[in-house]
Amino acid sequence: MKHILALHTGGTISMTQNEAGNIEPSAHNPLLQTDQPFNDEISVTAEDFSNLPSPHMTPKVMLKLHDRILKAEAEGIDGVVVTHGTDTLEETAYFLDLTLPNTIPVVLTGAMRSANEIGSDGLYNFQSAIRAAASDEAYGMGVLVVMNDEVHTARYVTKTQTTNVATFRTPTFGPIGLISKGKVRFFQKLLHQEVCPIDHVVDHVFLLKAYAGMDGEQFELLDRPDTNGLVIEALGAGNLPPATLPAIQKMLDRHIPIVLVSRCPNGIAQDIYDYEGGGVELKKMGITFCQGLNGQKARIKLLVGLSGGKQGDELKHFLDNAVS
Ligand SMILES: NC(=O)C[C@H](N)C(=O)O
Repeated sequence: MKHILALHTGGTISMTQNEAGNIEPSAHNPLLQTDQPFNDEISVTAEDFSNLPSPHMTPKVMLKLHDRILKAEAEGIDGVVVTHGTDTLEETAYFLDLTLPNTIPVVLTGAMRSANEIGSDGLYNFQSAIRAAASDEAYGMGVLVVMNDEVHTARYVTKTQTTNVATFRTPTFGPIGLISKGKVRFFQKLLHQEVCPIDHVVDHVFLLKAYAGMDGEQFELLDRPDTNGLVIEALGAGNLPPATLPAIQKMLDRHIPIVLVSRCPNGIAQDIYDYEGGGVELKKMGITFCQGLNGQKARIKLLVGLSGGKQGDELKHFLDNAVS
């Protein structure tokens, strides 16, 4: 018998639709009122960890969740399922992936339709996530996201559609497993990733998106004494408009770590183009290219690395090492 701990954090999966047709947090979590049909194979203990719509989630709450999961592991739990709002689910999942020791399966799930809507996907996804967390194959796979019959890695999954139940996708690399009629099957292995233990989280780590005609104005606003780091979602393969460069150089001169990813949903950022503002110049300036992550994930990775005390070359290596 596998013992699974379910930690409910809130989100649409714990919400209901009101008479006006709007979705709101429910005073009584609908997931806690439902018995799970796992016979004697799996036992589930559930806790109302929080009742947060996921836009209210913060790195400080993510750290508390991390602490609770470590405690569960010490108590002998075989796997953990975290239910979460889908808007920031990928950020919490990746935070846990980077900071937990990867010894028991940890699976995040959510829903796109609340508990009393027709075709509600919450209970179904919850049950699939429990099955994945209880699967022997889930060991050593890092933190997983189970939604809509697919298993994704926390590292690369992202929300791609505002309301569709098939919203969670892994651009470029694809899902690593499928759930079909209650059976979990994995067909890819996880590549190695460094785990970074932390006991606090730093703040003032920012994220900016590049656009045609961008200049240095927003970079100047973020060039503050308390700024700890910046992620830029750059253009295409990893390029920026030339007018941004002087302000970026000033931040780099003050040793503010600057990390670059692409704003394209597919592919990786690289130093390919050799023109003003091209990737070759950006890399020479000292910007760190973070391969394979989207902007919000790279921000979590920078925040975790800084919170773990990494700096200089160690921080750079931690960040540019996403796909190896
Ligand atoms: N589907 C959802 O869970 C979206 C909701 N706004 C949340 O993230 O809390």
